[in-house]
Amino acid sequence: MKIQIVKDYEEMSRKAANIVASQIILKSNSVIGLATGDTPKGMYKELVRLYKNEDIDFSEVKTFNLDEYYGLAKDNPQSYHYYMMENLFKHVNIKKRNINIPDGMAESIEKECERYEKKIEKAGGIDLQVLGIGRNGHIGFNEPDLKFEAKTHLVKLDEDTIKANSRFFNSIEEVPTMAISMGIKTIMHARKVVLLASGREKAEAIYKAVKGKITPEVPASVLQLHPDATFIIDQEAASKL
Ligand SMILES: O=P(O)(O)OC[C@H]1O[C@](O)(CO)[C@@H](O)[C@@H]1O
Repeated sequence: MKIQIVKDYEEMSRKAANIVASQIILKSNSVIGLATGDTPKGMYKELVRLYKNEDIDFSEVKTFNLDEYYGLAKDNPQSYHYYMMENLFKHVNIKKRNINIPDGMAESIEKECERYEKKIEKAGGIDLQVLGIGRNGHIGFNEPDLKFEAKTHLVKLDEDTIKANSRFFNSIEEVPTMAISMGIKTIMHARKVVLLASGREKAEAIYKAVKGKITPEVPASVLQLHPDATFIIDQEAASKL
């Protein structure tokens, strides 16, 4: 696990965008795993800037998002489909057929999870996975105590996660209580992983993920075992290291 401590959110976003950009430049048909939440928004903004500057081309890139809320339609402004369209996809030349996000409205969740895993496999696996981290150490929506061997599956969200994500909704009651998420096993199969964290509220989770015991109670701690994982964290998120 490599740790890069940067000054602030802007530097974190630029560094992360450069890693994604260089992945795309070196392999135009890269398979990139993407995350949502507040953390990667700056990275997406920078990627859009690089695209508009004609530095990168998304025409052959395939993407797989980590997760989607269960029960939210694609056009719901709180869905991760909507988030990805707004923050990245509608601004770049990615082909619609190359965008993959779990379908939170699928009739059979079990089949949807299987389909998603198969599609990742068929694409040749994920070259580069971008991750954020929850305050409880979750990655994707893999909450503490979920087994490390999980693949894409339906997850029950923790109270803490529901509370943290209620800032994106009108009220806490509106926050879905379940989500479809790539599992830890899916994430660990990515050839390269980049985890981003910014702000003091992530310091404890970063400390446990980097210095703590490898345990499903801190899902991100499993990345200590990944052969090519880099944490790009700002000084506040690194303040407990
Ligand atoms: O970047 P944020 O908004 O702090 O979210 C952190 C993590 O929480 C999630 O949004 C899910 O709760 C993840 O997708 C993200 O990595």
